Amino acid sequence: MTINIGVIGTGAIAREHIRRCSTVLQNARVVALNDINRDNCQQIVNELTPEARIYDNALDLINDPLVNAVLVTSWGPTHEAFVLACIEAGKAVFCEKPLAVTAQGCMNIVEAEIQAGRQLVQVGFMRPYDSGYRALKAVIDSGEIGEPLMLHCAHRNPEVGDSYTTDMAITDTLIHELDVLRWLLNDDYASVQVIFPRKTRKASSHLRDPQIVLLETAKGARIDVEIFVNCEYGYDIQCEVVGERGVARLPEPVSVQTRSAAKLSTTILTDWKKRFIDAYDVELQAFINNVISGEMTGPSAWDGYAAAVAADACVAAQTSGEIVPVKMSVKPAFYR
Ligand SMILES: NC(=O)c1ccc[n+]([C@@H]2O[C@H](COP(=O)([O-])OP(=O)(O)OC[C@H]3O[C@@H](n4cnc5c(N)ncnc54)[C@H](O)[C@@H]3O)[C@@H](O)[C@H]2O)c1
Ligand SMILES: O[C@H]1[C@H](O)[C@@H](O)[C@H](O)[C@@H](O)[C@H]1O
Repeated sequence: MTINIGVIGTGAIAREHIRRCSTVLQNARVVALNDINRDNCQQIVNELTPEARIYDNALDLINDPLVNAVLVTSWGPTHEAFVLACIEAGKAVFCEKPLAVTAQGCMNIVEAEIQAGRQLVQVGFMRPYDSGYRALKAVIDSGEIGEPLMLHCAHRNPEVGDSYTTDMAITDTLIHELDVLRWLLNDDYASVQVIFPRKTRKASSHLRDPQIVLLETAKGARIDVEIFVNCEYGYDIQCEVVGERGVARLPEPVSVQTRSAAKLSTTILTDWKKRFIDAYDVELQAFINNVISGEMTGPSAWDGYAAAVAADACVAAQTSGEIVPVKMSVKPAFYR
């Protein structure tokens, strides 16, 4: 069986996902494209999917019976409306993070999905599909290091554009940790705080960079996450879990060690597309398989909501400087 996929928003990540649908993954083909900038679609047709049809209206794409499933890869603020339209049309939808830009927006999706009576949404949180994070979780779950007490994490980008704002450090960047750390610890967040170290001279005038986010979980674990999006040297994701009996670290990406010119060195990646390239393949293949089997697995609308509630609290904490409680609704039985 081949799933016919429609893609809304044909920018950087869409191009990656369309390439993987065409050349790496099984049982899927991209048949429909929509973007507010039609030229972006045309470029994809010229370079990757000659047979895909371009739609001027996203709702026409969603409602076309030819389209079995939808990828929403447009800008974050547009996600909620497109995902709701997919649920209304009864179509499975893979939505890039964030599911919606506010917790209320995510809750609207959760409620629509429950109303529809079946899970249709997978959120594009790829880290739970990463072999490194999976290996780290296996060590934690084995009990080898005892109960997790503290986590030290870092999310570093080499640089960001001028349109990147202080709150995006949370909603666009930390959101990955907010998802993956809940999954890793099987825990939820209780409170958050954000502190601002000395600012790098590389950041634009309106951006506070770096930032340190302090999270406390419901079970009492303490997490610090450094967000540093103009670190210059590379795309670097770190996660160390300190348990009662030992410490476990996220493995570094495979890189050949060289000895040359009186130096021992390994390369650090600089591009997010490469750091999680295998995880993106696995998450999207899982989505395609889920569409075929009719049963959604992986990051759900509820996971999108949980990350968004914590993100809202972090954004409030950026302004207030206070410790802000994370107040989640009770998880509906639908998502158990
Ligand atoms: N999972 C990840 O690691 C990861 C990585 C990169 C981006 N993302 C997410 O993917 C989404 C897209 O990011 P990107 O880097 O590809 O951005 P981008 O700017 O390269 O592409 C976004 C595209 O969406 C189009 N668009 C905007 N509004 C639209 C609308 N109303 N209807 C149709 N098309 C519309 C734009 O014209 C653009 O072509 C964001 O939500 C981002 O957070 C996720
Ligand atoms: O949209 C990107 C993407 O999600 C990357 O994984 C993250 O490292 C960046 O900070 C973010 O801007």
